[in-house]
Amino acid sequence: MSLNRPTICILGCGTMGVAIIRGTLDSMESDSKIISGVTASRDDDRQCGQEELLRPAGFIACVSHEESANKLRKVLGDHARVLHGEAGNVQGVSGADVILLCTKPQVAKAVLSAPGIKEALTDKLLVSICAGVTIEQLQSWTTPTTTVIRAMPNTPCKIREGMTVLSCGPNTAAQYLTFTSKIFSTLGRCRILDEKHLDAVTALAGSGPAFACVMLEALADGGVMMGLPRDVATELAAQVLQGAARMVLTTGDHPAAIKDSVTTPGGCTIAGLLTMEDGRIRSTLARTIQEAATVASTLGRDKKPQNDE
Ligand SMILES: NC(=O)C1=CN([C@@H]2O[C@H](COP(=O)(O)OP(=O)(O)OC[C@H]3O[C@@H](n4cnc5c(N)ncnc54)[C@H](OP(=O)(O)O)[C@@H]3O)[C@@H](O)[C@H]2O)C=CC1
Ligand SMILES: O=C(O)[C@@H]1CCC=N1
Repeated sequence: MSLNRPTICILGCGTMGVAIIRGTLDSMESDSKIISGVTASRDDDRQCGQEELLRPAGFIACVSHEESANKLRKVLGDHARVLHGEAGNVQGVSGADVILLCTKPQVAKAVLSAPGIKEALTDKLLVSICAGVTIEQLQSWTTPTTTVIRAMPNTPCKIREGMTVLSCGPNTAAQYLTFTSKIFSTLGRCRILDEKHLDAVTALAGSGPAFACVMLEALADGGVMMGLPRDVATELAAQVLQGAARMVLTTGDHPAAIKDSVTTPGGCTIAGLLTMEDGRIRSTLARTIQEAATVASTLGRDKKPQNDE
Protein backbone atom coordinates (compact mmCIF):
# COMPACT_ATOMS: atom_id res chain seq x y z
CA MET A 1 0.00 0.00 0.00
CA SER A 2 1.35 3.42 -0.92
CA LEU A 3 0.65 6.12 1.67
CA ASN A 4 3.07 8.42 -0.10
CA ARG A 5 0.94 9.10 -3.18
CA PRO A 6 -2.13 6.98 -2.52
CA THR A 7 -5.11 6.41 -4.72
CA ILE A 8 -8.14 7.19 -2.56
CA CYS A 9 -11.48 5.49 -3.13
CA ILE A 10 -14.56 7.25 -1.76
CA LEU A 11 -17.02 4.43 -1.25
CA GLY A 12 -20.35 6.31 -1.30
CA CYS A 13 -19.50 9.68 -2.81
CA GLY A 14 -22.40 11.96 -1.82
CA THR A 15 -22.37 15.21 0.15
CA MET A 16 -19.41 14.30 2.38
CA GLY A 17 -17.46 12.45 -0.29
CA VAL A 18 -17.63 15.45 -2.59
CA ALA A 19 -16.71 17.79 0.31
CA ILE A 20 -13.60 15.71 1.04
CA ILE A 21 -12.52 15.57 -2.61
CA ARG A 22 -13.20 19.28 -3.14
CA GLY A 23 -11.26 20.28 0.00
CA THR A 24 -8.30 18.09 -0.97
CA LEU A 25 -8.23 19.44 -4.53
CA ASP A 26 -8.38 22.99 -3.18
CA SER A 27 -5.43 22.29 -0.87
CA MET A 28 -3.42 20.82 -3.73
CA GLU A 29 -4.17 23.89 -5.83
CA SER A 30 -3.06 26.34 -3.13
CA ASP A 31 -0.01 24.19 -2.34
CA SER A 32 1.10 24.30 -5.96
CA LYS A 33 0.64 28.10 -5.93
CA ILE A 34 2.92 28.33 -2.88
CA ILE A 35 5.51 26.12 -4.52
CA SER A 36 5.44 28.21 -7.70
CA GLY A 37 5.72 31.44 -5.65
CA VAL A 38 2.13 32.69 -6.06
CA THR A 39 0.58 34.10 -2.87
CA ALA A 40 -0.91 31.47 -0.60
CA SER A 41 -4.55 31.66 0.38
CA ARG A 42 -4.02 30.37 3.94
CA ASP A 43 -1.32 31.13 6.48
CA ASP A 44 -1.07 27.54 7.59
CA ASP A 45 -0.29 26.49 4.01
CA ARG A 46 2.90 28.49 4.24
CA GLN A 47 3.80 26.87 7.53
CA CYS A 48 3.27 23.40 6.16
CA GLY A 49 6.46 21.68 5.03
CA GLN A 50 6.20 20.22 1.54
CA GLU A 51 6.72 16.72 2.93
CA GLU A 52 3.58 17.25 5.02
CA LEU A 53 1.34 17.83 2.02
CA LEU A 54 -1.26 15.27 0.99
CA ARG A 55 -0.83 14.48 -2.68
CA PRO A 56 -3.11 11.64 -3.70
CA ALA A 57 -2.29 9.95 -7.00
CA GLY A 58 -6.01 10.13 -7.77
CA PHE A 59 -9.56 9.65 -6.57
CA ILE A 60 -12.06 6.93 -7.35
CA ALA A 61 -15.66 7.88 -6.48
CA CYS A 62 -18.21 5.07 -6.07
CA VAL A 63 -21.97 5.55 -5.91
CA SER A 64 -24.95 3.25 -6.07
CA HIS A 65 -26.95 4.54 -9.06
CA GLU A 66 -25.93 5.25 -12.64
CA GLU A 67 -27.84 8.55 -12.53
CA SER A 68 -25.81 9.71 -9.51
CA ALA A 69 -22.62 8.63 -11.28
CA ASN A 70 -23.49 10.78 -14.30
CA LYS A 71 -24.23 13.79 -12.07
CA LEU A 72 -20.98 13.25 -10.16
CA ARG A 73 -18.94 13.13 -13.37
CA LYS A 74 -20.25 16.63 -14.15
CA VAL A 75 -19.36 17.86 -10.65
CA LEU A 76 -15.88 16.31 -10.45
CA GLY A 77 -14.82 16.40 -14.11
CA ASP A 78 -11.39 14.83 -14.60
CA HIS A 79 -10.59 14.91 -10.89
CA ALA A 80 -12.04 11.47 -10.13
CA ARG A 81 -12.87 8.22 -11.82
CA VAL A 82 -16.56 7.63 -11.13
CA LEU A 83 -17.97 4.09 -10.80
CA HIS A 84 -21.35 2.77 -9.76
CA GLY A 85 -23.07 -0.35 -8.48
CA GLU A 86 -21.66 -3.41 -6.70
CA ALA A 87 -19.16 -4.18 -9.47
CA GLY A 88 -18.02 -0.54 -9.34
CA ASN A 89 -17.40 -0.83 -5.60
CA VAL A 90 -15.17 -3.90 -6.03
CA GLN A 91 -13.31 -2.21 -8.88
CA GLY A 92 -12.91 1.00 -6.88
CA VAL A 93 -11.66 -0.69 -3.71
CA SER A 94 -9.30 -2.95 -5.72
CA GLY A 95 -7.77 0.02 -7.50
CA ALA A 96 -7.18 2.10 -4.35
CA ASP A 97 -4.68 2.18 -1.47
CA VAL A 98 -6.98 3.93 0.98
CA ILE A 99 -10.77 3.61 1.16
CA LEU A 100 -13.03 6.23 2.74
CA LEU A 101 -16.38 4.68 3.60
CA CYS A 102 -18.87 7.54 3.14
CA THR A 103 -22.19 5.72 2.61
CA LYS A 104 -25.12 6.18 4.98
CA PRO A 105 -24.56 4.13 8.16
CA GLN A 106 -27.53 1.88 7.38
CA VAL A 107 -25.89 0.46 4.24
CA ALA A 108 -22.29 0.21 5.51
CA LYS A 109 -22.58 -3.44 6.51
CA ALA A 110 -24.12 -4.49 3.18
CA VAL A 111 -21.51 -2.54 1.21
CA LEU A 112 -18.57 -4.09 3.10
CA SER A 113 -20.09 -7.58 3.06
CA ALA A 114 -20.76 -7.63 -0.71
CA PRO A 115 -18.87 -10.29 -2.69
CA GLY A 116 -15.25 -9.37 -3.41
CA ILE A 117 -15.00 -6.37 -1.06
CA LYS A 118 -13.28 -8.12 1.87
CA GLU A 119 -10.62 -9.50 -0.49
CA ALA A 120 -10.20 -6.13 -2.22
CA LEU A 121 -9.63 -4.51 1.20
CA THR A 122 -6.74 -6.84 2.09
CA ASP A 123 -3.71 -4.93 3.46
CA LYS A 124 -5.48 -1.60 2.96
CA LEU A 125 -6.60 1.28 5.17
CA LEU A 126 -10.37 1.72 5.61
CA VAL A 127 -11.49 5.03 7.11
CA SER A 128 -15.20 5.16 7.94
CA ILE A 129 -17.06 8.42 8.45
CA CYS A 130 -20.39 6.65 9.08
CA ALA A 131 -22.15 8.06 12.15
CA GLY A 132 -22.78 5.49 14.87
CA VAL A 133 -20.88 2.64 13.17
CA THR A 134 -18.28 1.39 15.65
CA ILE A 135 -14.72 0.22 15.08
CA GLU A 136 -15.77 -3.20 16.40
CA GLN A 137 -18.54 -3.43 13.77
CA LEU A 138 -16.19 -2.32 10.99
CA GLN A 139 -13.61 -4.90 12.06
CA SER A 140 -16.25 -7.64 12.13
CA TRP A 141 -17.29 -6.79 8.53
CA THR A 142 -13.68 -6.89 7.27
CA THR A 143 -10.70 -9.22 7.81
CA PRO A 144 -7.83 -8.60 10.28
CA THR A 145 -5.60 -7.62 7.33
CA THR A 146 -7.60 -4.40 6.90
CA THR A 147 -6.69 -1.46 9.13
CA VAL A 148 -9.81 0.36 10.35
CA ILE A 149 -10.01 3.98 11.51
CA ARG A 150 -13.15 5.92 12.38
CA ALA A 151 -13.43 9.59 11.46
CA MET A 152 -16.14 12.14 12.13
CA PRO A 153 -15.68 15.14 9.80
CA ASN A 154 -18.20 17.84 8.83
CA THR A 155 -19.33 19.62 5.67
CA PRO A 156 -17.00 22.66 6.06
CA CYS A 157 -14.22 20.24 4.98
CA LYS A 158 -15.35 21.36 1.52
CA ILE A 159 -13.83 24.80 2.13
CA ARG A 160 -11.02 23.47 4.36
CA GLU A 161 -12.68 24.78 7.53
CA GLY A 162 -13.70 21.34 8.72
CA MET A 163 -13.52 19.81 12.18
CA THR A 164 -12.69 16.12 12.24
CA VAL A 165 -12.16 13.70 15.11
CA LEU A 166 -10.41 10.37 14.58
CA SER A 167 -10.53 7.18 16.66
CA CYS A 168 -8.80 3.86 16.17
CA GLY A 169 -8.34 0.52 17.87
CA PRO A 170 -5.42 -0.08 20.27
CA ASN A 171 -3.34 -2.00 17.73
CA THR A 172 -3.50 0.50 14.89
CA ALA A 173 -0.03 1.19 13.45
CA ALA A 174 0.99 4.81 13.98
CA GLN A 175 1.64 5.37 10.26
CA TYR A 176 -2.05 4.85 9.44
CA LEU A 177 -3.24 7.28 12.09
CA THR A 178 -0.64 9.82 11.00
CA PHE A 179 -1.72 9.45 7.38
CA THR A 180 -5.43 9.80 8.24
CA SER A 181 -4.65 12.90 10.35
CA LYS A 182 -2.88 14.32 7.33
CA ILE A 183 -5.97 13.83 5.14
CA PHE A 184 -8.27 15.62 7.56
CA SER A 185 -5.77 18.28 8.74
CA THR A 186 -5.62 19.32 5.10
CA LEU A 187 -9.38 19.90 5.33
CA GLY A 188 -9.41 21.92 8.57
CA ARG A 189 -8.78 21.00 12.20
CA CYS A 190 -8.27 17.40 13.23
CA ARG A 191 -8.08 15.74 16.65
CA ILE A 192 -7.69 12.19 17.89
CA LEU A 193 -10.03 11.08 20.70
CA ASP A 194 -11.15 7.86 22.32
CA GLU A 195 -14.06 6.23 20.49
CA LYS A 196 -16.36 6.68 23.52
CA HIS A 197 -16.58 10.39 22.58
CA LEU A 198 -17.61 9.92 18.96
CA ASP A 199 -21.39 10.17 19.39
CA ALA A 200 -20.97 13.52 21.17
CA VAL A 201 -18.53 14.59 18.44
CA THR A 202 -21.02 13.53 15.77
CA ALA A 203 -23.70 15.73 17.36
CA LEU A 204 -21.51 18.76 18.07
CA ALA A 205 -19.15 18.82 15.08
CA GLY A 206 -20.81 16.55 12.50
CA SER A 207 -24.34 17.93 12.84
CA GLY A 208 -23.13 21.29 14.18
CA PRO A 209 -23.08 23.15 10.85
CA ALA A 210 -26.85 22.58 10.57
CA PHE A 211 -27.44 23.92 14.08
CA ALA A 212 -25.14 26.89 13.44
CA CYS A 213 -27.01 27.72 10.23
CA VAL A 214 -30.34 27.76 12.05
CA MET A 215 -28.86 30.24 14.53
CA LEU A 216 -27.38 32.27 11.68
CA GLU A 217 -30.69 32.36 9.85
CA ALA A 218 -32.55 33.39 12.99
CA LEU A 219 -30.11 36.25 13.66
CA ALA A 220 -30.52 37.40 10.07
CA ASP A 221 -34.33 37.23 10.46
CA GLY A 222 -34.00 39.65 13.36
CA GLY A 223 -32.05 42.03 11.15
CA VAL A 224 -34.68 41.72 8.43
CA MET A 225 -37.42 42.37 11.02
CA MET A 226 -35.64 45.61 11.84
CA GLY A 227 -35.44 46.62 8.17
CA LEU A 228 -32.13 45.27 6.88
CA PRO A 229 -32.13 43.79 3.37
CA ARG A 230 -31.94 39.95 3.55
CA ASP A 231 -28.54 39.66 1.86
CA VAL A 232 -27.00 42.27 4.15
CA ALA A 233 -28.52 40.64 7.24
CA THR A 234 -27.17 37.23 6.21
CA GLU A 235 -23.69 38.62 5.56
CA LEU A 236 -23.64 40.39 8.93
CA ALA A 237 -24.87 37.32 10.82
CA ALA A 238 -22.34 35.02 9.12
CA GLN A 239 -19.39 37.34 9.68
CA VAL A 240 -20.42 37.88 13.33
CA LEU A 241 -20.51 34.13 14.01
CA GLN A 242 -17.21 33.65 12.18
CA GLY A 243 -15.58 36.58 13.99
CA ALA A 244 -16.75 35.45 17.43
CA ALA A 245 -15.69 31.86 16.75
CA ARG A 246 -12.27 32.96 15.50
CA MET A 247 -11.77 35.09 18.62
CA VAL A 248 -12.36 32.02 20.79
CA LEU A 249 -10.03 29.88 18.66
CA THR A 250 -7.22 32.41 18.22
CA THR A 251 -7.15 34.13 21.64
CA GLY A 252 -8.15 31.12 23.70
CA ASP A 253 -10.36 33.48 25.73
CA HIS A 254 -13.41 31.99 27.43
CA PRO A 255 -16.59 32.76 25.43
CA ALA A 256 -18.06 34.37 28.57
CA ALA A 257 -15.15 36.84 28.69
CA ILE A 258 -15.76 37.81 25.06
CA LYS A 259 -19.49 38.19 25.77
CA ASP A 260 -18.75 40.37 28.82
CA SER A 261 -16.43 42.58 26.79
CA VAL A 262 -19.33 43.39 24.44
CA THR A 263 -21.85 44.02 27.20
CA THR A 264 -22.05 47.65 28.35
CA PRO A 265 -23.85 48.14 31.68
CA GLY A 266 -27.37 49.34 30.96
CA GLY A 267 -26.73 48.95 27.22
CA CYS A 268 -28.44 47.17 24.37
CA THR A 269 -26.39 43.92 24.54
CA ILE A 270 -27.57 43.04 28.05
CA ALA A 271 -31.13 43.72 26.92
CA GLY A 272 -30.69 41.23 24.10
CA LEU A 273 -28.90 38.69 26.32
CA LEU A 274 -31.72 38.66 28.87
CA THR A 275 -34.19 38.03 26.05
CA MET A 276 -32.06 35.05 24.97
CA GLU A 277 -32.04 33.71 28.52
CA ASP A 278 -35.85 34.16 28.76
CA GLY A 279 -36.04 31.91 25.68
CA ARG A 280 -33.86 29.29 27.43
CA ILE A 281 -31.44 29.36 24.54
CA ARG A 282 -28.58 27.74 26.49
CA SER A 283 -30.49 24.67 27.59
CA THR A 284 -32.17 24.43 24.18
CA LEU A 285 -28.80 24.31 22.43
CA ALA A 286 -27.19 21.98 24.97
CA ARG A 287 -30.19 19.61 24.80
CA THR A 288 -29.96 19.75 21.00
CA ILE A 289 -26.47 18.24 21.22
CA GLN A 290 -27.61 15.72 23.85
CA GLU A 291 -30.51 14.53 21.68
CA ALA A 292 -28.44 14.39 18.48
CA ALA A 293 -25.74 12.37 20.28
CA THR A 294 -28.35 9.93 21.60
CA VAL A 295 -29.68 9.38 18.08
CA ALA A 296 -26.15 9.18 16.61
CA SER A 297 -25.41 6.25 18.93
CA THR A 298 -28.24 4.27 17.33
CA LEU A 299 -27.44 4.90 13.66
CA GLY A 300 -25.15 1.90 13.18
CA ARG A 301 -27.62 -0.56 14.66
CA ASP A 302 -29.67 -2.93 12.54
CA LYS A 303 -33.21 -1.52 12.38
CA LYS A 304 -35.93 -3.85 13.64
CA PRO A 305 -38.95 -4.13 11.33
CA GLN A 306 -41.77 -1.75 12.45
CA ASN A 307 -44.15 -4.59 13.36
CA ASP A 308 -41.51 -6.57 15.31
CA GLU A 309 -42.87 -7.22 18.82
N1 LIG B 1 -23.71 15.03 5.79
C1 LIG B 1 -22.94 15.37 6.82
O1 LIG B 1 -22.86 16.55 7.19
C2 LIG B 1 -22.13 14.34 7.52
C3 LIG B 1 -22.29 13.00 7.25
N2 LIG B 1 -21.52 12.07 7.91
C4 LIG B 1 -21.67 10.66 7.57
O2 LIG B 1 -21.23 10.55 6.25
C5 LIG B 1 -21.94 9.53 5.59
C6 LIG B 1 -22.46 10.05 4.26
O3 LIG B 1 -23.35 11.11 4.49
P1 LIG B 1 -23.78 12.05 3.27
O4 LIG B 1 -22.59 12.35 2.43
O5 LIG B 1 -24.56 13.15 3.87
O6 LIG B 1 -24.74 11.05 2.47
P2 LIG B 1 -25.23 11.11 0.96
O7 LIG B 1 -26.58 10.49 0.91
O8 LIG B 1 -25.07 12.48 0.41
O9 LIG B 1 -24.20 10.16 0.20
C7 LIG B 1 -24.24 8.78 0.31
C8 LIG B 1 -23.62 8.21 -0.93
O10 LIG B 1 -23.56 6.81 -0.79
C9 LIG B 1 -23.87 6.23 -2.05
N3 LIG B 1 -24.30 4.85 -1.87
C10 LIG B 1 -25.45 4.37 -1.36
N4 LIG B 1 -25.47 3.03 -1.40
C11 LIG B 1 -24.28 2.65 -1.95
C12 LIG B 1 -23.71 1.41 -2.29
N5 LIG B 1 -24.36 0.27 -2.04
N6 LIG B 1 -22.49 1.39 -2.86
C13 LIG B 1 -21.83 2.56 -3.13
N7 LIG B 1 -22.32 3.77 -2.83
C14 LIG B 1 -23.53 3.82 -2.25
C15 LIG B 1 -24.96 7.11 -2.60
O11 LIG B 1 -25.07 6.90 -4.00
P3 LIG B 1 -26.47 7.14 -4.76
O12 LIG B 1 -26.66 8.62 -4.80
O13 LIG B 1 -26.24 6.54 -6.11
O14 LIG B 1 -27.54 6.43 -3.97
C16 LIG B 1 -24.41 8.48 -2.22
O15 LIG B 1 -23.50 8.92 -3.19
C17 LIG B 1 -23.02 9.04 6.54
O16 LIG B 1 -22.63 7.82 7.08
C18 LIG B 1 -23.07 10.11 7.61
O17 LIG B 1 -23.36 9.54 8.87
C19 LIG B 1 -20.54 12.43 8.78
C20 LIG B 1 -20.34 13.73 9.07
C21 LIG B 1 -21.12 14.80 8.50
O1 LIG C 1 -27.43 13.69 10.28
C1 LIG C 1 -26.65 12.74 10.26
O2 LIG C 1 -26.98 11.62 10.65
C2 LIG C 1 -25.24 12.95 9.76
C3 LIG C 1 -24.20 12.65 10.79
C4 LIG C 1 -23.60 13.97 11.18
C5 LIG C 1 -24.16 14.90 10.22
N1 LIG C 1 -25.01 14.34 9.43
